[in-house]
Amino acid sequence: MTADFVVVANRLPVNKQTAADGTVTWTRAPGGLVTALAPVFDSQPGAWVGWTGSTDADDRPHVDGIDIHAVPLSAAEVEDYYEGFSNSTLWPLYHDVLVKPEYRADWWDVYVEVNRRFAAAAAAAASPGATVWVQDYQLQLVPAMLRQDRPDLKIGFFLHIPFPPYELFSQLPWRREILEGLLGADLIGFHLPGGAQNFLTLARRILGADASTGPVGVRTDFGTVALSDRTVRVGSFPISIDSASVAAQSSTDAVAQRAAAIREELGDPKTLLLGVDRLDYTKGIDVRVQALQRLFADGRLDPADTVFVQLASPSRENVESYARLRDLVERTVAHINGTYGTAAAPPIRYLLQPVPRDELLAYFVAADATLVTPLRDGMNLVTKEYIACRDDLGGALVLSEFTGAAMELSDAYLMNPYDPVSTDAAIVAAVTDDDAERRRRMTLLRDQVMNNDVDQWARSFLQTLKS
Ligand SMILES: Nc1ncnc2c1ncn2[C@@H]1O[C@H](COP(=O)(O)OP(=O)(O)O)[C@@H](O)[C@H]1O
Ligand SMILES: O=P(O)(O)OC[C@H]1O[C@H](O[C@H]2O[C@H](CO)[C@@H](O)[C@H](O)[C@H]2O)[C@H](O)[C@@H](O)[C@@H]1O
Repeated sequence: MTADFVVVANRLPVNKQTAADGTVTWTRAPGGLVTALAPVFDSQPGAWVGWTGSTDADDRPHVDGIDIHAVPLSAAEVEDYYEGFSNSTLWPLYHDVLVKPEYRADWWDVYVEVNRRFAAAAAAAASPGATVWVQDYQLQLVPAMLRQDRPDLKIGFFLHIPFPPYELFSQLPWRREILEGLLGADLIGFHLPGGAQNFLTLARRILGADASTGPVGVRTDFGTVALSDRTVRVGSFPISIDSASVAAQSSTDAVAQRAAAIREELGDPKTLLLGVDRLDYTKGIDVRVQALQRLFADGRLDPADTVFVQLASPSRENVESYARLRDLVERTVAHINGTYGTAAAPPIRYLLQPVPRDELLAYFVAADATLVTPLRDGMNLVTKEYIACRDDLGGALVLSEFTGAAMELSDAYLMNPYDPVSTDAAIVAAVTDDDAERRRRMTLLRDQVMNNDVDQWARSFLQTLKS
């Protein structure tokens, strides 16, 4: 069976559970893209092409409502395509070269090979004239490969991470191939206008393409790249969350009770600070713990009545730069607790495990401030989840200027993670400003998040693609 709408993403929206007797069940993974696209899948037959996240060749994932097409990856391909070219070359290159990207021809070859496999699977899944939406940096060659095979398709591409300027992108030995791969799409979407502008400049300077030079707006004023046979549009579509549903899930009595219990378990501190991230060097977890160390040292925060909870979820653990970050964070946390804590009350609580959704929402409801301090981040959905959970207008958001979210959320306590003075000042203001100021800011942040949800993101991209 083929479908009129096909999503192609590195990961499938499925979770695998294996019972004690070995029985395997698959469930639809909540949140993210799958929630955004639920209305599209409900209104027409839809397929999703992606990787299960494991190297078990026997996996046959299936869930209700979406036709799942699993793309198998061997252990060697996971090393070279996922951990290698995707996450040790492209990820650091696109995030301001925060760690040095490795440029290896053997990884590139496997990236090309795996992209070809995804493109073939998408071509097999798509009905004549179907819309195919390719997601993210792991699959930048898929649009051109797919177009070559299936010129009848409408092809969209969305990049979830930042798109770097010429000065960084041009380091890439395969820069032409990546740009040409993306130009196989009819519409290329970025979170921010700046990413779209960078792409247009690169198409002009590296490919000599006829790319527009005017400004790109948010969901409007699209840029263009005129090719010999067609025109590719380039735009900005900032992603969001399912705001109403997160708000509803977080305002139950059960979540309120759990939020109160969390504060009690932590010793009823005057100030509860929160961080929620994949353990990634882009997220600035080290920035925020080092800020707390300074604030405890100079007495601007009292470690006796402040608790900072960092919920970190393990990520890309076989990549060396991630292991180094883990070591740095864990040493700094231990140092702070050893220096400023007591045996009964360490000021930092650090969990390296994903927490269940309801528990996460209870932490958001409980926190006096959430610290979002990335050195670079495409969007940062944690920010929007926290805001959606605060219909009490409590809480405060400390937000790095280097996140995509900062463009829309200028009423947060903005900070420059490279500047300790700015970082410390934002944290102190967020916890010491009076309630009226904190509520004023949260009201404005909520207006933005509740009125711009993920459905709008998906609809605006797909309508532009079809128009
Ligand atoms: N420790 C954790 N436990 C549960 N969920 C987490 C944890 N850390 C992050 N998440 C979830 O993962 C998602 C992260 O999205 P985002 O902030 O956009 O960054 P990224 O996609 O780069 O990880 C959010 O939905 C967030 O709630
Ligand atoms: O699949 P993983 O390697 O485990 O990584 C998880 C995802 O991380 C990245 O997320 C980005 O997309 C978010 C939504 O647009 C955005 O808010 C965030 O700033 C980005 O970092 C990655 O782009 C995804 O492909 C990964 O699946």
